[in-house]
Amino acid sequence: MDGQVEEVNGEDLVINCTNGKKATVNLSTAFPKDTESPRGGVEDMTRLAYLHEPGVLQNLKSRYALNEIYTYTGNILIAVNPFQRLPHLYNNHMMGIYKGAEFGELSPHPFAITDRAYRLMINDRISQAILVSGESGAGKTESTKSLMQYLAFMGGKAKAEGRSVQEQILESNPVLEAFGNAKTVRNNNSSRFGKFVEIQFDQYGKISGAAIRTYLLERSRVCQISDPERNYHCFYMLCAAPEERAKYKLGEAKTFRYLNQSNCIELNGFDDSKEYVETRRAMGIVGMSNEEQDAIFKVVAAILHLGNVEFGEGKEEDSSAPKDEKSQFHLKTAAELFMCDAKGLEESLCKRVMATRGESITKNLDAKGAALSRDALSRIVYSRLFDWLVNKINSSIGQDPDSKILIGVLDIYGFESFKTNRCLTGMLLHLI
Ligand SMILES: Nc1ncnc2c1ncn2[C@@H]1O[C@H](COP(=O)(O)OP(=O)(O)OP(=O)(O)O)[C@@H](O)[C@H]1O
Repeated sequence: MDGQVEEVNGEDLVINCTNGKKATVNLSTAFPKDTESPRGGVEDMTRLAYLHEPGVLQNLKSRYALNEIYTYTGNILIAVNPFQRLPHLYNNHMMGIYKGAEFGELSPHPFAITDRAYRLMINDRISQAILVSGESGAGKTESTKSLMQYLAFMGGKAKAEGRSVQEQILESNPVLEAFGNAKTVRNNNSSRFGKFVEIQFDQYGKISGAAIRTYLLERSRVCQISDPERNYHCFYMLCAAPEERAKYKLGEAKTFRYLNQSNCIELNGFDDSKEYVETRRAMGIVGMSNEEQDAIFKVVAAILHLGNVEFGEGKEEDSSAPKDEKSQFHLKTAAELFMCDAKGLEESLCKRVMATRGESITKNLDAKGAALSRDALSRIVYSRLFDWLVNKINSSIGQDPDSKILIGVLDIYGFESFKTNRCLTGMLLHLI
């Protein structure tokens, strides 16, 4: 609440608010305002006479009203999510303007932060790191993309043969997003993993290699989602691709238990079948052959089938078996896609083998236990698939063993506050 003090009654202040209302507040909850600060706010908040929370928020709000989404506090860039595309801010012309400009000379921008990191790295020969942090949906991933875009612009080499390193780094985004992003309550494209990208440079300041490290993929999402969230995008993309549906014996997304626990199947403004084609294109750019791409989607389809296997009572006491014909079909199809023996897969889900010293004991699992094994298998397979994808991207981009300088960008996934913690990964992440 913004206003002017009209009267002081002991500890209470009577405020004439700018919205025309009058309010009485306690002295301890009132903060002084710099009446001389410009109406449109200041570009660098260290220039504010009072650097308290209401002052900071007021400044960001005034700038946001003028479509100025970036503000500095010294060396730190604060980004306020515009929730609309602002392409004029991120084009080649803008990158050219920021190239080599003195920090603080131009309007606050991720390009200015990156330019500074790049110059420090080149001039002082010291590696730099940029940390992107904020709550879920704040715009970390979008900011990280513009940082990368600028680094590719500054350090990109002319294309020799095949795809350049910078192209591969930029194209790794849609691949990782397809397999590691999902719609959450707060963000339609929320990264459910942490990412640290190391961009390596040669002595001439050109990109010579890169490595992507990912952390703590939210595995629980593979088997458990709640309204109005979605599972990882790749599942819906595959179900929306007509040819693949026939190839992998898939049906509509809503027929799979791992997807239909939530009523949200389609996303506004997100065409899953188009995204599938885009993802395959990006996978090609980051060095995955057609056979590898098919194998990856085979695993995705197998997980969907596995999720539809239900268990009932088996022939022996406390044992279990696929519940009906439908479950038998999904189990058989999952085994085909995993390229393993269907009976072996069934046994591994319906029985537990305990290794003791010198011998192993096989114990039957009841239907509930078998369902837990099924979900555990789906989670582990999916997270291994994700790790495989990251390794593949890394080996295809390649690291430069001779590089002495690099810029690291850490995009660690955002905080969410729920009444109950929904998964162990989320809780651990907040503890870090
Ligand atoms: N600079 C921007 N320009 C345009 N849109 C933006 C910008 N920043 C964020 N957005 C919008 O906000 C959405 C959420 O942003 P983003 O995915 O970057 O958030 P995040 O902080 O990475 O969230 P999470 O931690 O959940 O992954 C984007 O999908 C995009 O629609």
